[in-house]
Amino acid sequence: MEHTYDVDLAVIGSGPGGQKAAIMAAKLGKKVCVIDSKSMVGGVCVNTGTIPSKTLREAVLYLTGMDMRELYGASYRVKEEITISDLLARLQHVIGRETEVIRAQLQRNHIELIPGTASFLDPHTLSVDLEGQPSHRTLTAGVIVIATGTVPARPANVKFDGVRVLDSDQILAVDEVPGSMVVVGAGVIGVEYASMFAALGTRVTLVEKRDQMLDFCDPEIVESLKFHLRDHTMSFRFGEEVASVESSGGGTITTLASGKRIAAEVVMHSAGRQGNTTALDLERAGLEADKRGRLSVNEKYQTTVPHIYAVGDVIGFPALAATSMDQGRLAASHAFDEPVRDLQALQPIGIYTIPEISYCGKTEGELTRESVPFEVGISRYRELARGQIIGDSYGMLKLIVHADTREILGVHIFGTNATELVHIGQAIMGCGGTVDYLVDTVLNYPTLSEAYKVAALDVANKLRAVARLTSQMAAAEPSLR
Ligand SMILES: Cc1cc2nc3c(=O)[nH]c(=O)nc-3n(C[C@H](O)[C@H](O)[C@H](O)COP(=O)(O)OP(=O)(O)OC[C@H]3O[C@@H](n4cnc5c(N)ncnc54)[C@H](O)[C@@H]3O)c2cc1C
Ligand SMILES: NC(=O)c1ccc[n+]([C@@H]2O[C@H](COP(=O)([O-])OP(=O)(O)OC[C@H]3O[C@@H](n4cnc5c(N)ncnc54)[C@H](O)[C@@H]3O)[C@@H](O)[C@H]2O)c1
Repeated sequence: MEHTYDVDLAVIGSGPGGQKAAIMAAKLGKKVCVIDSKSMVGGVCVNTGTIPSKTLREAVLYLTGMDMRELYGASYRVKEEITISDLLARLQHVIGRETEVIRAQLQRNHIELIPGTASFLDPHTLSVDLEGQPSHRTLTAGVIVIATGTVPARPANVKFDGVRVLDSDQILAVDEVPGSMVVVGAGVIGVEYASMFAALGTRVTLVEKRDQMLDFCDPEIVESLKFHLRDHTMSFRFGEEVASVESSGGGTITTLASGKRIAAEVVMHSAGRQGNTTALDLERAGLEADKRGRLSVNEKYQTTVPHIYAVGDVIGFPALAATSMDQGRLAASHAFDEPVRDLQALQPIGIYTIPEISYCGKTEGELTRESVPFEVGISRYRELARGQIIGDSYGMLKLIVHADTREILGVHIFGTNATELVHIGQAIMGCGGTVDYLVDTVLNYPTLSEAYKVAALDVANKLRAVARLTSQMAAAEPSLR
């Protein structure tokens, strides 16, 4: 017997994963609703995470005049005293516009946006705690997508007060640009915010329990970033765990397990996030989250209850906005029998530090461990005409190429536009392209894309040198033939 549900698909959470699941289902002619709190339309992505942090970064770059200092001198500033309201003005504008775009997209696809918090009553029934009303709404759905994202981890030894000791969702609520700051956790969030505050002139101490930061990136590029951050008076405390964080009206004290104590005006705690599943009453749906609040799914994004899918940060790695969107689209397609292809395995990583980092493919370390023979080509922005024009003398692009097949295996970029430029390498790699494609291709001049050509020629020169010497040696020593 066919069941009749109030909606074909109910999506819990309006972040990137939830939005795309909802729109895909609506495009397939399904009746869809999305549930989220009014103040969180667009999710963590638009309201507290990706978009605010990236907008803050642009505001910092513009107002500090940092990008222009190589051209106009070290004292160049657009504004002498940068206040939090200078920074927040741009933020509110972008968040407001982004939220409007999302609301309009949902509306024109006839998706109902229900303001409130959802929890399960049974595997097909949700209760929505309606915002601003004392009532609940109960609704049934044939398919449910959980896209509830994450919340910052808040360990008990850190006394969060929302004023001086903040998590990364609260950091934009500081009332002034702090003179000094401790950032706990050198994950992507910690390093991005640390670099922005350092650029604003805050004396930042970055504390990380591992011996290194961003250890998944190319070590040479991480070294370049550290050099820049030190130049902005940032100090690093690697291999140090935080034992406690306390605050008073006057400031904060961060005590490390090694016994060191660091005083600062503000502490931002960014040591991981956990799945936002506590309000869902998962057990009523027959589901269970792991100890970090995350749900496990199969390759079609189905939980252990097949008509309940989970996408986005709530399922863990890689926890990125772009991946979450595609997971949502794929989950809805699977649920409503729309044939789709799996995602390409090759995905870029973009880290919006100042300066920014981006890469795609393998690192030298990984390839060495896999015993893959490779050659490396490097291009430095300071040798590109565009690098001179924009005043970026530190940027670099590294191309890693298979020494025998000449396929491009990795591209690693540091400097202006790295997060955009990486897609050129990604596209060539995705099509199985070799370094010769770049050697034989004419690129616009003067551009930063030219870095690809320069690095490709560098690789080609090195490979030619090896080939020549090998054949000379073979000619001189017949036994090598
Ligand atoms: C500071 C920061 C910077 C980031 N920068 C980047 C970046 O530069 N690039 C990038 O790709 N990614 C970045 N990310 C990660 C990116 O924001 C996430 O990958 C993305 O937002 C995850 O999307 P999602 O679909 O899981 O939902 P989220 O955006 O996490 O949103 C989840 C939504 O679910 C809602 N919700 C939760 N529980 C319920 C409930 N019971 N009922 C109703 N609604 C509920 C919440 O209110 C929220 O709106 C960043 C994250 C942070 C924190
Ligand atoms: N540009 C981007 O793509 C971007 C930007 C920001 C966030 N994100 C996403 O958000 C996710 C969460 O980021 P995150 O930085 O919060 O998490 P994370 O888990 O990657 O980093 C947390 C860091 O804190 C350290 N740490 C934990 N406890 C500590 C302690 N007591 N003392 C000192 N250090 C400690 C950990 O070793 C780790 O390096 C990332 O995985 C990423 O996918 C992406």
